Amino acid sequence: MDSKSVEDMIEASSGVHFSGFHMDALEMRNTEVGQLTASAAEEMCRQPFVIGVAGGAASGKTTVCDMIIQQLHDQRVVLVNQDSFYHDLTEEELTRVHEYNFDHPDAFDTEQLLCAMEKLRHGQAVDIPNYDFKSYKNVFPARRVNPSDVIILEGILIFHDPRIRELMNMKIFVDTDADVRLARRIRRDIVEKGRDIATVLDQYSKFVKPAFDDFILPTKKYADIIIPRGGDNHVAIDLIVQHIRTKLGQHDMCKIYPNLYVIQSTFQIRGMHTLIRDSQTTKHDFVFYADRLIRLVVEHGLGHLPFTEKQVTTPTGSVYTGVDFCKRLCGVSVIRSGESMENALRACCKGMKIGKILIHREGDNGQQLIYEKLPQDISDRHVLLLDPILGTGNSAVQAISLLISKGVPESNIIFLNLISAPQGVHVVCKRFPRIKIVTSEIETGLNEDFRVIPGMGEFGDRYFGTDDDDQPVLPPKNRDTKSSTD
Ligand SMILES: Nc1nc2c(ncn2[C@@H]2O[C@H](COP(=O)(O)OP(=O)(O)OP(=O)(O)O)[C@@H](O)[C@H]2O)c(=O)[nH]1
Ligand SMILES: O=P(O)(O)OC[C@H]1O[C@H](OP(=O)(O)OP(=O)(O)O)[C@H](O)[C@@H]1O
Ligand SMILES: O=c1cc[nH]c(=O)[nH]1
Repeated sequence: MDSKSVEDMIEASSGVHFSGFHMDALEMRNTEVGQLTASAAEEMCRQPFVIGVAGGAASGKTTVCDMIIQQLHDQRVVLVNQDSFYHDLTEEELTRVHEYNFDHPDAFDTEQLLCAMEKLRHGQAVDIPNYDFKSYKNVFPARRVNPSDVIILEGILIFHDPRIRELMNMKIFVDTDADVRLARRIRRDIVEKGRDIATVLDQYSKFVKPAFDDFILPTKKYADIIIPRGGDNHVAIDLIVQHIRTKLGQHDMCKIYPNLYVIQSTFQIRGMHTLIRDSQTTKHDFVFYADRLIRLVVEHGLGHLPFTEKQVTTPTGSVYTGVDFCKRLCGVSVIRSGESMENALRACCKGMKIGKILIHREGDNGQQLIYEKLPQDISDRHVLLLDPILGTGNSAVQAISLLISKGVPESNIIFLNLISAPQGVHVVCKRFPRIKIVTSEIETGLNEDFRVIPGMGEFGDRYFGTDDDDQPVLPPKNRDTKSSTD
């Protein structure tokens, strides 16, 4: 694909979700990549898809949300509950708690909810209050919520305020019969909250039912989808998830850059990413889980090599028509982090030649090639370029330019990495539209220091154990066994 068509595709996608993208494409043509501003980087990250799930108390909203989350397992989904934004009760309100109306719009701190949702929509992490239903106060530490692909906002009155409604890309109302809701509420409040039946019925007739009629039911008209029978309605949930997938897909980076391949996410892969991104993870675990992910990326990358058809005879005497692996390959690792990927490549392709490139970062504005040792006949080979991090794309551009100058056709290069920032993907794909990039996750962006966010910090330091230079070296007797082996 030529660079014009890449730009056309970006233009075509410059709707709500990639709002800053086309402007950045033009900006990048005229400026050093390294000078990309932090705000441009923030702009570049796509806006999440916001779903509102409203409905009466005990209508089954939680079940609907859980089912959506379960089915969207390969997307980053975050759930925000309106319940978290209940106002703390004053001392006076606490003395007469049974007279407090928890179902009235004024019971919620809507301004705070609005502020949190705005931040999440703009790719910023937020601290969501942790309301305690026992003390009627916000006593627990806040829950940190990171920006995600999909945000689900759930609560009885989330369609009440027009400003919150306007943030939503999809509004769902869970419509469950009043008697079913009352029955569930009685069971839940007695079993889970230890209330007696008289108190539950009293609260229901005094507050819950009137509030449903006065405030919740009137918001049903704002819904795009009304789900009868809540979580029991599997057909409705399937259709909703299908629609969300279509909407997300329209803004997927892989649609803009057809040579970008993000390996299919699973909870297992997400779990490994969670570990290697956690700053508290030990070096030992970091290496273990990074290696597992690298192996997956390498296997996936090998799948993009050309193949020839091959027939074999199986022990049953039958013919199996399969394929033969591509021959003339080599790896090239970008020192030093790229060297962490060599073992996985060697484990898959025995005896493979691996060249090396050392690129030195000069401030934040450019990279300088310091050292290279490549196979003599590299121009006849398919090259698997190894570097776990694609940030600004500066290092990748240097490395790929060198390979091309050695006669490697652009289309023979597969760049394997663990995480890619959208900025780096854009820079590399725009400059080299025929190379393939295989990665395991696309990041939110870059920070002011051009480090990948959320990222995993300095990969090389964490993988090779050079990130603890400042820590005093304790005499052996004071070290615990685990850290001394790390
Ligand atoms: N008694 C009591 N009720 C509360 C308090 N805080 C919230 N509620 C009730 O909680 C209800 C809102 O939560 P629900 O919509 O039932 O919660 P949910 O579990 O997320 O929703 P579903 O999945 O649809 O059942 C309201 O009817 C409130 O009356 C509280 O501190 N005390
Ligand atoms: O896309 P960029 O913005 O150029 O960033 C990516 C580069 O940064 C990392 O190396 P680093 O400079 O941290 O060196 P190291 O591998 O020696 O730790 C990484 O391995 C890439 O080579
Ligand atoms: O975030 C980053 C950027 C470059 N290199 C890293 O190791 N991490």
